[in-house]
Amino acid sequence: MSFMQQLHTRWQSADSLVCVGLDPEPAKFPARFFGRDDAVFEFCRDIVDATAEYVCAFKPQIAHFAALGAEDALARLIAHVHAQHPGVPVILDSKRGDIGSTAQHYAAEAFDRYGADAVTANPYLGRDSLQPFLDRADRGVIVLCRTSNPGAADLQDLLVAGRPLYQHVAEKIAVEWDTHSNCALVVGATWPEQLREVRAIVGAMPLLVPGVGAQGGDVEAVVSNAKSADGTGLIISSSRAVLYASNGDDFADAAARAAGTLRDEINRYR
Ligand SMILES: O=C(O)c1cc(=O)[nH]c(=O)n1[C@@H]1O[C@H](COP(=O)(O)O)[C@@H](O)[C@H]1O
Repeated sequence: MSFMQQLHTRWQSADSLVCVGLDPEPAKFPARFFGRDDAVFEFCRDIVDATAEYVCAFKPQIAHFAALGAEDALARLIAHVHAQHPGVPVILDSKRGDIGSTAQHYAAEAFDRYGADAVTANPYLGRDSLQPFLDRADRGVIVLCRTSNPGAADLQDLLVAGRPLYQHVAEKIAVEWDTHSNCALVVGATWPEQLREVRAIVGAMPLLVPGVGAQGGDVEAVVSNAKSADGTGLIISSSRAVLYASNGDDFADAAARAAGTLRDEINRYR
């Protein structure tokens, strides 16, 4: 099943728009993981198993693994999700983008090496830089549009032909680049007005929305401004607020409660 089919099926079957981001930081792990060779995999696996029933997707962030030399843990974690929680798509957050000949290798990294169902990508180098991702019709390509961070406005809001650049990105992807209907866009939860504007441009296209939880995005504003006509259309992602809800022995239960509470809050406004 393609990423888009999996996502739509999972939105319905789990009745959830929540994505749990997997951003391991060993210093924040519960004491029981200290000194364990496989701590990164074991911690993330326990979080995945505890929260899977509440999510429409998982999103491991590649730098959090690569900086630790834990690429092998990332590969095993994605395989674990596929084996133990079939139907839950994995979005590899790697924000890639390079000239086409190099981008081919980034696409192979995400989809063949790691087996991700979707990947985040940076559109700044233009269409040919994303073509190797776009060509994989069964995988998702989630393109940065209006990011959640404070500096998002520096470039993404620059006016081009009278409209902010991020709106051009939204329109380009929706109208020209999404020939296989496998694209989605990243818009931060910290920008509810921009979410509304992007939704108006892209119709039912899924939006990956990081920035609730630790970054303070407002769930009600996100959902009411950016849900699609059928009350779905969103992959609302939270990492630290779920992963590190407790650093005691109850960390997995606390993560499950945080994910379940976020799901319920989102569903109140759909
Ligand atoms: O592509 C992303 O996932 C992303 C885009 C964006 O605009 N803002 C953003 O925070 N992210 C990622 O989403 C995660 C947010 O983590 P928390 O703030 O802990 O929920 C991090 O892994 C970021 O790299």
